[in-house]
Amino acid sequence: MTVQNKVALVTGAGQGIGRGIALRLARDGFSVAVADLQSQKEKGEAVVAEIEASGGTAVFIAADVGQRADVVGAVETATQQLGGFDVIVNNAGIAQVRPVMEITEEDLEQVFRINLNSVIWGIQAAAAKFEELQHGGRIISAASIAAVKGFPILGAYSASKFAVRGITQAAAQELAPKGITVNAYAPGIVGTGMWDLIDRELGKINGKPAGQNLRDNVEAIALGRIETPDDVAKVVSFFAGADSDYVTGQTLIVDGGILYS
Ligand SMILES: NC(=O)C1=CN([C@@H]2O[C@H](COP(=O)(O)OP(=O)(O)OC[C@H]3O[C@@H](n4cnc5c(N)ncnc54)[C@H](O)[C@@H]3O)[C@@H](O)[C@H]2O)C=CC1
Ligand SMILES: CC(=O)C(C)=O
Repeated sequence: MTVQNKVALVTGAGQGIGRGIALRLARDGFSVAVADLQSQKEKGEAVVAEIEASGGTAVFIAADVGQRADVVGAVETATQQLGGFDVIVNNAGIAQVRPVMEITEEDLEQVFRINLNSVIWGIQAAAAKFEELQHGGRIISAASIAAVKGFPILGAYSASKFAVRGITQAAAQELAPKGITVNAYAPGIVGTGMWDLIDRELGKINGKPAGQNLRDNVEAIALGRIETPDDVAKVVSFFAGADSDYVTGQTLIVDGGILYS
């Protein structure tokens, strides 16, 4: 599929899954706003350079997705700099490795602000922009297999991802009359910085050596290999493109065969 004159904004696109999505949407023909924290500027600009080297168009936008004003500002900047606005991918997120009995108020505030509130700000900012531009659009957000089954030691993280599924279903129904679809992707075990952190932090709790927690999880994957950002990006490409015109409110599991819906 190749699109023309369309703009997509991807949050958390300086590395990992977000980077994979930004590169894939650029290959699909989108002009891409690569959004990430100011501290990730160098990595974000490297993604922009990679897209430009392949003949695409991209800009880096610094934004903390936990701040509503930053998300609204990022959508506005993307529209001004890239000449339109068609797709938002609310991808940025953080892991939190903590037994339920040890979760603090600060932990909960942080994981929900970055994993859930950010998605709501993204939905609001994108839908308002689509309405201003007088066309529909696509809203796509990061869930997880932890949005379908609660994972031990990832309790608050799982709860925040279950909430992403909930808001996706609600927003899909509210925004359908405006020609906006709202969907989510639920990756499994993806080899990114996030899983490096989870492996390390789980190891501190269960004493397993470095890499063992990751290997244990990989054994549960039917397709027998760890997931790549590109595996996830293919699903996001589907949600961003014309072939998913009649799909909304869904959370699509892309995990190589861990959970079965
Ligand atoms: N890695 C995995 O196995 C899985 C990841 N996911 C989800 O996929 C998404 C991407 O994860 P990964 O690429 O693996 O993580 P990652 O840790 O490699 O990358 C996350 C990116 O988000 C950015 N980010 C974090 N907080 C931010 C904030 N407040 N504002 C703006 N950007 C921020 C980081 O700077 C980073 O570039 C997350 O929502 C994650 O929960 C879901 C299922 C599995
Ligand atoms: C990071 C994440 O979502 C899982 C399930 O590993």
